[in-house]
Order: sequence, then C-alpha cells, then structure tokens
Amino acid sequence: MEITLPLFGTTTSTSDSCGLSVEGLVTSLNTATPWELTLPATGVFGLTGPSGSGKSTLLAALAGQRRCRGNITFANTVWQRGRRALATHKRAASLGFQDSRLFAGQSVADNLALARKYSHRPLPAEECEQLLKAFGIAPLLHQPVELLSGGEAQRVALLRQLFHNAPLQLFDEPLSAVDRAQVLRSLLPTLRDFWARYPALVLWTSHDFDEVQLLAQRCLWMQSADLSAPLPLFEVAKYLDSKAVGDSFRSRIEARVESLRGGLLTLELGGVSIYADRVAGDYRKGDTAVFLLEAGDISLSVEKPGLSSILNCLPVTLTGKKHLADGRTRLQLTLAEQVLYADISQLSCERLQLREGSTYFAQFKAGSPAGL
Ligand SMILES: Nc1ncnc2c1ncn2[C@@H]1O[C@H](COP(=O)(O)OP(=O)(O)OP(=O)(O)O)[C@@H](O)[C@H]1O
Repeated sequence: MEITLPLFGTTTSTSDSCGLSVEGLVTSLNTATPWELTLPATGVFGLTGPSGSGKSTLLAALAGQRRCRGNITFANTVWQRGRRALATHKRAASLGFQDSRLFAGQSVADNLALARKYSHRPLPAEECEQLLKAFGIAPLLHQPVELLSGGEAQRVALLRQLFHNAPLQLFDEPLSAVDRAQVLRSLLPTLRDFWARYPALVLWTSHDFDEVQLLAQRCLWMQSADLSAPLPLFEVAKYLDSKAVGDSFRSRIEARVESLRGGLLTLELGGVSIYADRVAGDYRKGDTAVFLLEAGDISLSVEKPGLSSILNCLPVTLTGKKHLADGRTRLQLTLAEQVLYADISQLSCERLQLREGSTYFAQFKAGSPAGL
C-alpha cells in the first residue's frame, strides 16, 4: 500500500518561508555534508566553486533530476520530503544546461513557442520581441536548432528559459560558449533588467566570476561538496584569491547614473562623481549602472592628487590587505558600503605605510570600468 505524506507536493500553511528552503539534502556526492540553504522568493544568486565540487548536482537535485533525500520546499510547496520527490514537471522550476538541450527536429521559433505555451507566467508579446532583439535571435527564428552554432544554441536555450519564466530559474553555465564581449556588454545587462521587471529566484552557476558579479550581489560557494550560505561578493573573492584563480581580479561597483553626454557617462557613488567612456549601453539619469573595476587599474595616493588626466579619484577607506604570492599586495578598499580591490606592488605598500582604517585616494582612468 502506498503511503501518502500529508504535506508532499501540497501548499503548506506557513507563510513565513515562501522562498526556497533546503534541509539536510543528501545526494550520492555529499553523504557526509548534507546541504542546507535558505533563499528568498526572488533575487539573483551566483553559484561558483572549483570544477567537480557539486554545483550541477545541487541544481539537478533542486529541479528533481537527481536522486536525493532530505527536504526541499519552494513557495510553501513541498518538493522533496525524505526520499519522496515531486516529479520535475510539477515543480515551478526550470533548469538550463551548458549544452543547451534544445528540442531536436524543431526550429528556434518552435522551441520558444513551446516554452511560452507551458509557462504559468507567460510574458507579454512585446517583451518577447524585445528579448529576441537583445539576444540577437530574431534572424535565427526559422532555423532548425541543429544548424545553430554552440553560442547561438546557448542564447536560444537561455531565451527559452526566460520565455518560460518559472518562479525558480536554475542556470548551469548557460553562457560559456557565447562571445565574452556580447555577454558583458549586452546579455548580462539585459538579464539584470529582465529580472528587475519579472522577479524570480535565480541561481546562476558560472566559473566566470565577472559574469557572476555583473548579475548577482550575493553568491554561494561550493567546494568539495561543501555549500556556503549566500555570501557578499567580496567574501567569495577571498576564496578565489586563495585559489590563485587568475592574475587579475575585478570588483563589482554599483552607481547611480547622472548623465551620458558625448559618450562620457557620469555616475554618482557616495557623493563622488565617477566618469566612464567607451560606454555601449543606453543609460538615463537615475538608472543604476553596474560595472567592474580591475584591481590592477587602480592606484592609491596618501594625499588628494592635484589636477590629473586620470579622471576618477575616490576617497576610500583601507579595510584589509593581503600579500599575494607574486609579490603584489591586494588592498581591500571601501566606499559607500561598496568594496573594491587594488593591486599594488609590495614596494609601494611599504613606501605608503598604509594603515587599515585610514582614508586614501583611489584613482583610475575613465576607460577602466568594464561592463557598461
Ligand atoms: N550522475 C552522476 N552520478 C555519479 N556521479 C556524478 C554524476 N554526475 C556528476 N557526478 C560526479 O559528482 C561530482 C560533482 O559533479 P558536478 O557536475 O556536480 O560538479 P560541478 O561543480 O558542477 O563541476 P563543473 O564546474 O566542472 O561543472 C564529480 O566528481 C562528478 O564526476
């Protein structure tokens, strides 16, 4: 006789846990370290960590595509209770893969139409039109999916997931084959705008921390199947530092748009103006712009510099420093609750006699901000 658990697949009466709740979730990968996770009903969260650490396994378990035990509840609906799992198609979730998995034998338009047809929250037609343009998919609509390049197929698959517009959207390295300039300058700003207008809970897995930073303000870190709680980006950056992931590191900055004139964007952060040229996006006064600053592009002065060709000069507080293996020192600087990093030589660090808690002046050129 089959035993039906009372809460399984049904809406619970508690209204205070309407996001995602994962308790003691165990797959064959993480028997020793059950996953615990609580996320709100909406918001974009990154998920990163070394290869093979378990990120895809977690996403597959959340989507009901990987055998597991424990408890998963989303929007007050029980998806997993012990060993009993709600079927994938009954979960208000979508999962996008690196290898696209488009429906074979169909055109791009058919793939997108199906996603809209089975959406519980279908997007208005004008929204779909705009997304088609932004993703550069309009000219490909009548192509069979077999003829798409790897990058085109990924863009179509991502768009298909947006058209489906599930309340929980899981992405597993969805842009790894797409041209990086297009990702940073066009697709990520489009996605940020989209989720601001159509909120969902989004978990975005990527090895590209720039991509994560341009999309999310918080990120989960997975290492050897150990899952962190959502962390501020600068906390995740510490893990990346210690793993010597790359020579350079970039910090996410969010600032308010003041004006865009003659290709020069003026932003405001903590009462200070920031200037950026080579701007690709359309910005209007009051918009929030998100960009990245390369640690190696920032210099530091003890005193406020005089007139200089370097347009940007921000008063910052030194909140941490760390010596890197290659002889440089990475400084953690804070301005208006935002954290940026500057890499300087150890010699400069000694000459400036930097002290934590003191105010300095960070300079960078108007051409430095990336992603605008
Ligand atoms: N279906 C499966 N059955 C058994 N083991 C698996 C299965 N899928 C993945 N694994 C193993 O589980 C571990 C975690 O894999 P997973 O794909 O979740 O890692 P990941 O963090 O997403 O890696 P990457 O960043 O390389 O995509 C790996 O050692 C992998 O070989």
